[in-house]
Amino acid sequence: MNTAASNAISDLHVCFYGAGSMSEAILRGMLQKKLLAPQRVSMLNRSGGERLAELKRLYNVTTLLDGGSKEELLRGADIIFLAMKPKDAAEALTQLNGLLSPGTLIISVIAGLSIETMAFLLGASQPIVRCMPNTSSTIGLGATGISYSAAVSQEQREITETIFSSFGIHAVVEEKLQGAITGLSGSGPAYVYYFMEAMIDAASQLGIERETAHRLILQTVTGAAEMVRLTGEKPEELRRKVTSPGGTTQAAIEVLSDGDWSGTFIKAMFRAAERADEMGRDIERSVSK
Ligand SMILES: NC(=O)C1=CN([C@@H]2O[C@H](COP(=O)(O)OP(=O)(O)OC[C@H]3O[C@@H](n4cnc5c(N)ncnc54)[C@H](OP(=O)(O)O)[C@@H]3O)[C@@H](O)[C@H]2O)C=CC1
Ligand SMILES: O=C(O)[C@@H]1CCC=N1
Repeated sequence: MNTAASNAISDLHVCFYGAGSMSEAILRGMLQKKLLAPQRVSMLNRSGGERLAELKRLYNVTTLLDGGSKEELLRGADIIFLAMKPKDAAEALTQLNGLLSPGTLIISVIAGLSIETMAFLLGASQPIVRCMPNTSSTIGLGATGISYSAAVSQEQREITETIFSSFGIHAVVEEKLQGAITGLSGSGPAYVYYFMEAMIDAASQLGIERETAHRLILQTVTGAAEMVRLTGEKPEELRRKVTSPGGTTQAAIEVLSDGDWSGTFIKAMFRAAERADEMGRDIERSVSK
């Protein structure tokens, strides 16, 4: 933990512009690591109501329900997390016009949205961070790709990385790789769930109760990931150790290989990366109309 950055964060005001699952995951990490007091956090959404009441009850943060206006909450923030769906981003960013100080740090988690488009909508000199976290941030096991605009100061970089370290690991990458990061670790948890769903279906068809299959597969996936982490061995080495010549694993992997599982998987990740860039271009088009 970077102590100077942690101390600096505790004096800041942070506003979550968008109060959905990603904002909540980030907020929870920051509060659990005591990076700042809940009174220094505000959260706003579009529809107000029940969701904001829930966040207030769970985390004691300030919301629109406390009486302040959206503009006041945004204007008072040193850091604004942009965390709405890509389709809502252009309108939300436009509403920030005139509310920001030159040093207000914008941290976006919006898939596809480029720093250039954000700078265009906000005014070019704003310090902007483009990030791609994932939902495992909710339990402190997130993996985030981070890219900075030129206006982000060294202190703001340290603050950003301290925040993302509070709920997982991060890698600083060139912005052109953010689409690939989205296809890798942003969407990645869903690939693992999809794979687990298929294993549960197969186990059920083999006669194992779904509940039992669920327990065994969960432990298998957790155990396999922990083996990679704790032994430091490469996945291919660990796979080789499971695969006895002429045995069951080899038989199964031959079926996967005949179905070009690896090629299909590579295509899927390329498609996710391409889709992130397409989503960014859709936002750009909506801005230039
Ligand atoms: N889910 C994931 O796995 C990941 C998502 N992301 C990115 O995170 C972003 C948010 O995703 P997620 O948290 O899942 O989305 P959610 O749908 O859970 O939350 C979106 C939030 O944005 C609010 N919102 C929308 N428009 C406005 C507006 N104009 N002003 C204020 N608030 C607004 C919504 O309010 P209301 O409900 O009232 O409309 C809602 O609170 C997306 O851009 C996504 O690409 C990044 C990494 C992983
Ligand atoms: O599916 C999506 O578009 C978002 C980005 C990464 C994970 N969820």
